Amino acid sequence: MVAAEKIRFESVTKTFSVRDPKQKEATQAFTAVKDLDFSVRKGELITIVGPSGCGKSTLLDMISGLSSPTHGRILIDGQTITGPGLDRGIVFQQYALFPWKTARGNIEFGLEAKGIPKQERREQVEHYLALVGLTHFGDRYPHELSGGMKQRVAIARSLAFNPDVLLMDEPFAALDAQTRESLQSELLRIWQQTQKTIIFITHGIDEAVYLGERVVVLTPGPGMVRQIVDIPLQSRLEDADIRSHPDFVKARHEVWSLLHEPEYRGAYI
Ligand SMILES: Nc1ncnc2c1ncn2[C@@H]1O[C@H](COP(=O)(O)OP(=O)(O)OP(=O)(O)O)[C@@H](O)[C@H]1O
Repeated sequence: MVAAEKIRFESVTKTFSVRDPKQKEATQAFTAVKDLDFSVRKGELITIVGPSGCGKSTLLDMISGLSSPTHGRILIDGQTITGPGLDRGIVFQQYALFPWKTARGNIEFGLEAKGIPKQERREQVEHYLALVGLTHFGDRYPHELSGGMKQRVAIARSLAFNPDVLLMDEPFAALDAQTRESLQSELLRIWQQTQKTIIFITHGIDEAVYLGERVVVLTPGPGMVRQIVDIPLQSRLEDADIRSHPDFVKARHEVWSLLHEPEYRGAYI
């Protein structure tokens, strides 16, 4: 059975008004992303890669509802997005935790805002702390946690809102390679448990292939869909060295080759 469509991009274009370097006080239109047309299935984990400046964050801003397309539209469950909503959670590269709240307090914050009663809130906080493996660190403040732990709190906090869609903007980019790999597998485990629809933006080809059921490869700016690559890997979590598996190597090479085509020359990937 084919899963239902969750998110649809219909001819999505975003232009910004920028200063015209040739004419003082004049502006010109700058196209950040152009004619994006693709869908994300319900419960899918899809990754988006592309060179620096190709419009990945712009795209995420539009899905989150913080900005809107100049042309086209984005639909969730068939409804056009018109602004932010609790159905979408965001995890950024920087942890964005409240420094004056403990890990527990950070996770609880969203639940409080939703008006969930105290006892239920406590239970949910413990559930999400356990989900990200931080049961014993709930009383620590952000400055007492490692980078990886802070990011796990940020993920738990987003999940505590129970959004349908989790938007992740290079969430592991600031972490060392080993922590990044362990959080990647943790994210897969969480995704399998929660069945969320996840859009994950990354610069990393390995990360895109390891996490994504499909990888959307964008062109250098203006960002357009160059290709959507299927990643038919079955045993990401069971095989500790999946990155050495011939299927992984093949998929990685396919994405790498697209990002090294002549039109990407000079782009920072
Ligand atoms: N508010 C804005 N006004 C003008 N131009 C903008 C604005 N926001 C983004 N841009 C431009 O749009 C393009 C896409 O930016 P965006 O941040 O989406 O790229 P990105 O792919 O996320 O980059 P990176 O991988 O480096 O984070 C860039 O050229 C950027 O300068």
